[in-house]
Amino acid sequence: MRNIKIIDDITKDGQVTFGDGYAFVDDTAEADAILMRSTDLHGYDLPASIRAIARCGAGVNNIPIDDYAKRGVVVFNSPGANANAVKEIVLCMMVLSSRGVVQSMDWVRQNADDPDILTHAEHVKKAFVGRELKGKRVGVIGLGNVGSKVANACVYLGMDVYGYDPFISVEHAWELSRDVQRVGTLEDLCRGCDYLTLHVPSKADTVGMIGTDQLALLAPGAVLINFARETIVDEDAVDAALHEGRLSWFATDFATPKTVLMPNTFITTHSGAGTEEAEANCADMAISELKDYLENGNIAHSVNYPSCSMGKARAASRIACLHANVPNMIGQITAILAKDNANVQRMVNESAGENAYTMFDTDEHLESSTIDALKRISSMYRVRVIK
Ligand SMILES: NC(=O)C1=CN([C@@H]2O[C@H](COP(=O)(O)OP(=O)(O)OC[C@H]3O[C@@H](n4cnc5c(N)ncnc54)[C@H](O)[C@@H]3O)[C@@H](O)[C@H]2O)C=CC1
Ligand SMILES: O=C(O)C(=O)COP(=O)(O)O
Repeated sequence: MRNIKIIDDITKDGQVTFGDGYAFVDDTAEADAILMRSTDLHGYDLPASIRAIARCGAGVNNIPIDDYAKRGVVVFNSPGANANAVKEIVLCMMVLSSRGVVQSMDWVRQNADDPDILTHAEHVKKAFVGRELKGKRVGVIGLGNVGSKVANACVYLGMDVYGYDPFISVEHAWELSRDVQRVGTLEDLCRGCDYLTLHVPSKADTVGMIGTDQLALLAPGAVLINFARETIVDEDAVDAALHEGRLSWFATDFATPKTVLMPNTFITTHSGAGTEEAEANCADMAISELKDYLENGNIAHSVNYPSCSMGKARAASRIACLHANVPNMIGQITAILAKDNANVQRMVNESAGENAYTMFDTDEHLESSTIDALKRISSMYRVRVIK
């Protein structure tokens, strides 16, 4: 039996199914793996029993992934599984900030007891006249799963679309409409934008990337949309731009002590991924990643270890070694196996940044002294006997 600790509400109805051979536990120290969403694990006392964590969602700034890698804990996310949900709410924010929808609905509610409301509505409606998205310039920062979908949707809406992503993947470049114009600098992207929408992860080079200088380049009365992370924008700069009218609206998914006090804001409760479909997609992807890792040692969509697959564990034994990406690890591993006279059927070694993963099948079970010797290799973080 493998034990799973669930942190956060994974789905609205609480349904999470791993199938036979799995149990849910309350005590993390009894768990083999964690399934989670946005809880901040920095400072969390992670028990040694945990071998893997799957984040249902994209952003992993709430998880100390480098530290966990060095403890032999593989962290997964579910790339793209909630991207459509975010795309749709971003488009919604573009419309809300352009058409006086909310203000007009507020007026109707406030005048609900007016028997002549139909006539009076005709008189006030000019106060809610807005502008169309068609023909307006939009800048999209980050052209990954969410950003590429937002950019393409904006093309279909007839907008003049510009994108900035120095690290765009080949896959997302292929997905991008040819009408999305790619620019090489953040400044060129911001210049003259009527709408600016952010879709980058929170990391060292993106924290505070939208500040006074970038906002000054936008078209007068531009709209800023932040459904990425609160850290990406300099909140004081946004506040000043709203007060001075340089920004007409700020739509954000992050209710911080500062954003809630700003004028002309649409603020949601970190609800970008809040659809039944996105929750189900993320849970399905995260659960299958965890199961394949726990049962077979295979890694897909990890954010701190390389992808690696040897299919189902069918040989007598399968061993996985999580270690630093340094020279002579394979040499040391095979030397220890040779001492045990173990016959390796198949072996795979993959690396990603500072971390590497070596997995092999053998014809017979290894002696426990052999496993202990593998664990004693310097720079070895964890050795798993999967079978
Ligand atoms: N509000 C919400 O509920 C949600 C928020 N998010 C946030 O949006 C972010 C993006 O999500 P996805 O598109 O799914 O991630 P992704 O990983 O598919 O795309 C991120 C893109 O940002 C690009 N990028 C990285 N550093 C950059 C930089 N300095 N300048 C420009 N581009 C840069 C990457 O090359 C990549 O193409 C997540 O990391 C998360 O923080 C994602 C999903 C839901
Ligand atoms: O996927 C992401 O990065 C998100 O921000 C979604 O967060 P959530 O899973 O809704 O808490």
